Amino acid sequence: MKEHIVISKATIDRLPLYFRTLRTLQEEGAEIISSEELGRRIGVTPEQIRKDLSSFGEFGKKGVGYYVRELMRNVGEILGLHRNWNIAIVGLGHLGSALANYRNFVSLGFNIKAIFDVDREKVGQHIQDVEVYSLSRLTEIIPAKNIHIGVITVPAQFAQQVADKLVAAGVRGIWNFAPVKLNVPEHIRLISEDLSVGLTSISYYLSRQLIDED
Ligand SMILES: NC(=O)c1ccc[n+]([C@@H]2O[C@H](COP(=O)([O-])OP(=O)(O)OC[C@H]3O[C@@H](n4cnc5c(N)ncnc54)[C@H](O)[C@@H]3O)[C@@H](O)[C@H]2O)c1
Repeated sequence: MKEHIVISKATIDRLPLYFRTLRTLQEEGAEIISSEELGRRIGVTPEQIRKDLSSFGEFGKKGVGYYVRELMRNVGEILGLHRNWNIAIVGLGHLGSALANYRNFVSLGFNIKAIFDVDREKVGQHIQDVEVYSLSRLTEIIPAKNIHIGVITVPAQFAQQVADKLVAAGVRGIWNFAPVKLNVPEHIRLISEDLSVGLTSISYYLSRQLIDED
């Protein structure tokens, strides 16, 4: 793999799509795929695929295409998916439960190792064999279970204090679903999701259409 190259965020954002598509292809039994077909499946041009992948090294064979299994392994390694990350979910409500029950994370190499909540009724329960601990045990459990990534699914007003606890306990990444801007030290990789952005965007385009039809 080439070292010290700055990869654009757009390329990095496309890699999970490549990985998912290659995995589907592998499950379908495909051994080789042309960049045209791969591009059609992902929804990008073959030139874009060649450009994206060329940032990381030489993949594929001219006139033949890409070897599915090999490319999937390479893209997986670029994404760090071969490392098996341990994750913890904080807040076992509607969203936290949905994420805790979502099995696809495991197949990507993300292992949910602990769940935390403040609700006494939930503490001690198991979700798919993963124990729910009291939030008061977070500082002890995160290092003990070698947890790298914390997922925040608590109400917005508690999200910053949960983030601070996760950082102090030693996580290196935070996946935040609470609708609030979190402050974390620079060495922490923070990704915040907002599902309402997608819906609001649809609303915007639908309203435009309705205005045009009026
Ligand atoms: N990003 C999105 O698109 C999206 C979508 C849905 C919900 N959300 C957000 O996710 C969060 C959870 O939503 P929900 O619908 O699952 O809420 P919920 O009320 O169903 O669940 C919240 C859970 O957090 C627990 N909790 C409260 N304070 C806590 C703390 N300090 N530490 C640990 N656990 C604590 C509660 O006991 C409860 O189990 C909210 O911030 C919500 O706005 C985001």
